[in-house]
Amino acid sequence: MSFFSSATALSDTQKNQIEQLVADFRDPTLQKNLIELKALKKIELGGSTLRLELTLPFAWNSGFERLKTALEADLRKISGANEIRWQLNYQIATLKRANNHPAVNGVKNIIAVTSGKGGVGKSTTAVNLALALKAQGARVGILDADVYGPSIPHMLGAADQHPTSPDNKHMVAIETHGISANSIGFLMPPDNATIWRGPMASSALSQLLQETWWPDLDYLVIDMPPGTGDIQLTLSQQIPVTGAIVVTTPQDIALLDAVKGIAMFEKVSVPVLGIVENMSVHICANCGHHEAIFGTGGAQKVAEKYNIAVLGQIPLHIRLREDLDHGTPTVVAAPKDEISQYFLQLAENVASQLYWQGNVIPAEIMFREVK
Ligand SMILES: Nc1ncnc2c1ncn2[C@@H]1O[C@H](COP(=O)(O)OP(=O)(O)OP(=O)(O)O)[C@@H](O)[C@H]1O
Repeated sequence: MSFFSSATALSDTQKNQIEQLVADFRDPTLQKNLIELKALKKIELGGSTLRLELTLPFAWNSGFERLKTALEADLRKISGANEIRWQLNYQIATLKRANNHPAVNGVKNIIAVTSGKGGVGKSTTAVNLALALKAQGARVGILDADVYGPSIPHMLGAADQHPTSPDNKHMVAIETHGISANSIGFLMPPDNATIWRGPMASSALSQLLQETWWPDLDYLVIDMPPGTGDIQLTLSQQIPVTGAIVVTTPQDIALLDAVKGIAMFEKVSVPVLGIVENMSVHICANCGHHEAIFGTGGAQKVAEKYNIAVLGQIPLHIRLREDLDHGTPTVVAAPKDEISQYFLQLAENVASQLYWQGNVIPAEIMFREVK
């Protein structure tokens, strides 16, 4: 029996065939098929146009493109339509937060981007991930919690901006490249932040998170301070995180620090979504040659040992640094570039893993149409 409510010119057999076709679509982001996920909401034939409408609980624009490509020819054959019109809506799920913390106003899910040590490309990953999640169809914010080196304002080309405070209590997030951002770096000169010590830094960060007027966000990416010391531990306990990501490089020493990071999150009951291996291969800007200058397979081994996923592998490429220095991250500056594809893939893995690993909080579901 079909669950479609509206009358169409399709026969039951055609509808069942289409439903089966959609059910048979396989994708790495789908742990249940689209019918089991109740994603297919409408199917209608009007004249020679077949309309299909889907609603997904996580950001899925790339998967949607793969679906269209895979099914179009068969859909035409089954329905006899000349044209297929697709619509994707999002009803992005709010997932259970670590330690049952209350939500931050307006924010559905918080993704903490962390690293066991400094300089592995955590901020680079956080900024490009946030922009890639937006490109995947979500409403996204980024909070720069790296008090010791707040680099996000510069990376987003917004270093001269300052949040306003209409009520003298809250700050309005800065809007840049289509995402909302806040950072200690917007509030004080960069040198001042480095003198902050543990308790002062963590209370300032909690304040920054809670007292920012975030617009409605599906995902807030937090660029955490590097390391596994007291401040990181306190923050991980205080922040209502949905899931943490550990950024590492393939080198042994960075991997050892990544293991410490994973252990820290386990200790404070914050779910680790997986590892991102940055600088996994060097791509030569002149000839495009790929070279694994820091070795291979390390992140995979750590991931297997701790039973977590490798969410993405980001190449070392001069363009990534140059675009950040110019304030237009590569995902925005060159969305079709090979480098951006790595981040888009990372974003779809993060969004889907977050959903499949989490527990939906039903009361917080809100409906929104995006296409
Ligand atoms: N994959 C990459 N390709 C090219 N440059 C990179 C890559 N990853 C990081 N970088 C560059 O390396 C430098 C350090 O990166 P980033 O600031 O992201 O590190 P971090 O881990 O956040 O550092 P910290 O934790 O100490 O703040 C930056 O100049 C950045 O542009």
